[in-house]
Amino acid sequence: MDIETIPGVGEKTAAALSDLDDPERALRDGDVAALARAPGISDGRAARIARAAIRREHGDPGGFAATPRAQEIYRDALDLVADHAVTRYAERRLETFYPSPSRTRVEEAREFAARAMDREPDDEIRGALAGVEPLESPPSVRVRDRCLATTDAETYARAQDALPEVSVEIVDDARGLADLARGYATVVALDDAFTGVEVEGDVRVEPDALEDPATVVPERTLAFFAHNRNRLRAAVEVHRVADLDPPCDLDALADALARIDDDGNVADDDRLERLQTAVDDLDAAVSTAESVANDRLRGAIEERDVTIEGADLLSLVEQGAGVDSLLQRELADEYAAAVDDARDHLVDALGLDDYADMARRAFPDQPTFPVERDEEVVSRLREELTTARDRRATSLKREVATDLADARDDAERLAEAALELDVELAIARFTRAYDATLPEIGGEGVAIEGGRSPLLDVPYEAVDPVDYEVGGVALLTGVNSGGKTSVLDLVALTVTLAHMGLPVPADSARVEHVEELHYHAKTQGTLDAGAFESTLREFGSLVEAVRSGEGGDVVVLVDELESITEPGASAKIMAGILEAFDATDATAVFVTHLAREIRDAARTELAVDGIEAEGLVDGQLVVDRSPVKNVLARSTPELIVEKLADERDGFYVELLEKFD
Ligand SMILES: Nc1ncnc2c1ncn2[C@@H]1O[C@H](COP(=O)(O)OP(=O)(O)OP(=O)(O)O)[C@@H](O)[C@H]1O
Repeated sequence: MDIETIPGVGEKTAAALSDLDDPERALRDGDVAALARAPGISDGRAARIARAAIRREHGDPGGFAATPRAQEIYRDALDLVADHAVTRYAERRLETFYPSPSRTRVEEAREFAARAMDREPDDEIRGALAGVEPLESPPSVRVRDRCLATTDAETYARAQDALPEVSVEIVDDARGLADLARGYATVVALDDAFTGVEVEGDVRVEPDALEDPATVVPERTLAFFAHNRNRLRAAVEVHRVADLDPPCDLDALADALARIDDDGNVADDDRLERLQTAVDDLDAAVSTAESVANDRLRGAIEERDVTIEGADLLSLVEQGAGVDSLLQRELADEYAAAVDDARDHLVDALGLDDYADMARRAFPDQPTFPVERDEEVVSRLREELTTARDRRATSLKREVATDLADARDDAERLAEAALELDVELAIARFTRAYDATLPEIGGEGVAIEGGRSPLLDVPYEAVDPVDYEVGGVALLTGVNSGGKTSVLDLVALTVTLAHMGLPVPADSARVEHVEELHYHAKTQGTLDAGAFESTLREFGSLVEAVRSGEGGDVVVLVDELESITEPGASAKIMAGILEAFDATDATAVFVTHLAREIRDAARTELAVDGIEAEGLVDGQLVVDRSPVKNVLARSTPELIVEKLADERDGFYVELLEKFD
């Protein structure tokens, strides 16, 4: 897919998208989360780009929601579904569902929705989904205990490219290699020429190392899994509880994940733990061993009477020897025992049999008081323990990384499948929350049975189901607050959801495939001359487009257009617009309180539907919310006059006659 050919994607955005691992896939799958990872691309922009890619694929010119109110209804529809998503990914992904004039797009979305509606949402899956997020690339790692070595400048450059995590060094010969081996736990020589060369330390000759970076730097593989550990564990859990068909062995992946910690270290190895503790505690253990020996020696000295012959004393004084050498001579056995104590303590504290000999050498045979470590031996011991720890860590990392090396793609697919499940479950939950059904697409106009608008300002349980069918042009009349606007909202929501390929909140529905929805909300009060003119122009253009067939089939919903100007003029204007629509295939519903006047002004017979008030009970209207065909419903004033006329003869009866 040529990214730049997507409408709205310019050179800059295309460059940002090409930074992604696989922008084509992200665009093809509508993966909004992946697109939003491109530099400078916000979530909202990512959703627009994904929609644009879908539109291009279906040759969809866009523009379905043709008015601000129609766009509001689309946002509302989207929110109704997205409210049921658990993950942010699903919320964003749902934004790729939009009302489309393209039949193939609607069909594609309907297939997805039909599958989704069959899903059984349950709380356990919901809980597991809470931890799933799209996988991320980890921050780059730096490995300091290993280096690569070569004599060749070209290999040097290739190595730097292939393995930026480690240092690459140029060496002249085996001596250079030996120097490096003193500074690094492991040296990987890249030149064949070094094969068979004997060098002290962990020096490996691996001319193919650059082809298989994971063996040299298992940290690269592990960093990915460590960084995404919790997301992957959640994705594994989702697969288990939802019984999804996994792309890999879940137990093996879970086991491998359990072996690494958040930093990508292998966490479950006893030997590594001991080596680590030994390195960490070495200084403290040596100090304690010294104290043990000195306490013992001090006690022994305190308890002893030292007798010295005069000749000996003289000779010692003549040699300039201090009292300590006298003690050494006299307390040789106690010294030996104290040093033994120190050695035993250190060996015990380190808990590593293979380092016992060296640990013992940390306290020299030569008696001194106080007993002191041999600093040189201790620092060699520290070095050896550190190297052994690093080697052990690396070999374990290599082991786990080998298990995980080929699992990255599967891991990505695992997370994606869990996230996609959330998209489907959001649709499934929306379906259940509103008893929604997938509408039939086709026929003329719109037919809704048992429609309940979730956009109403009453709790959903209190919404009265509405039946309404309209094909062609109709006026919708009724008492104040009877539910006329709510019927328009319900029709608009049904048409919008149907063209998003999603289920609608109704027992059943049929929606004609149309290219545009024009929904004009009621204006607040009379418009000034300028605004009136521009509204008229808007309707003029719409009428002309519908007449010429340019805009394709449309649904037009208009709420009390009469409020734009004085009643006499608006009745004539509405009559003219409706006459024009009547001669086309457009479906149009105009809510009005001027149905009589419009009918009188129109040259064609206009259908009138009415929301009837069944009467007034305690000053409250009792209303059947479903519009009735061919009924010009009585208005609220008419109802009140009728009530007064019922109560007494005379003026009110005369007044009532005016309504006939
Ligand atoms: N189907 C329904 N179920 C329950 N309540 C409803 C339903 N339809 C409308 N209502 C209630 O009636 C109120 C008025 O509805 P709506 O605004 O649609 O009436 P209207 O006929 O357009 O009024 P007006 O003529 O004053 O513009 C709504 O705010 C809602 O509380």
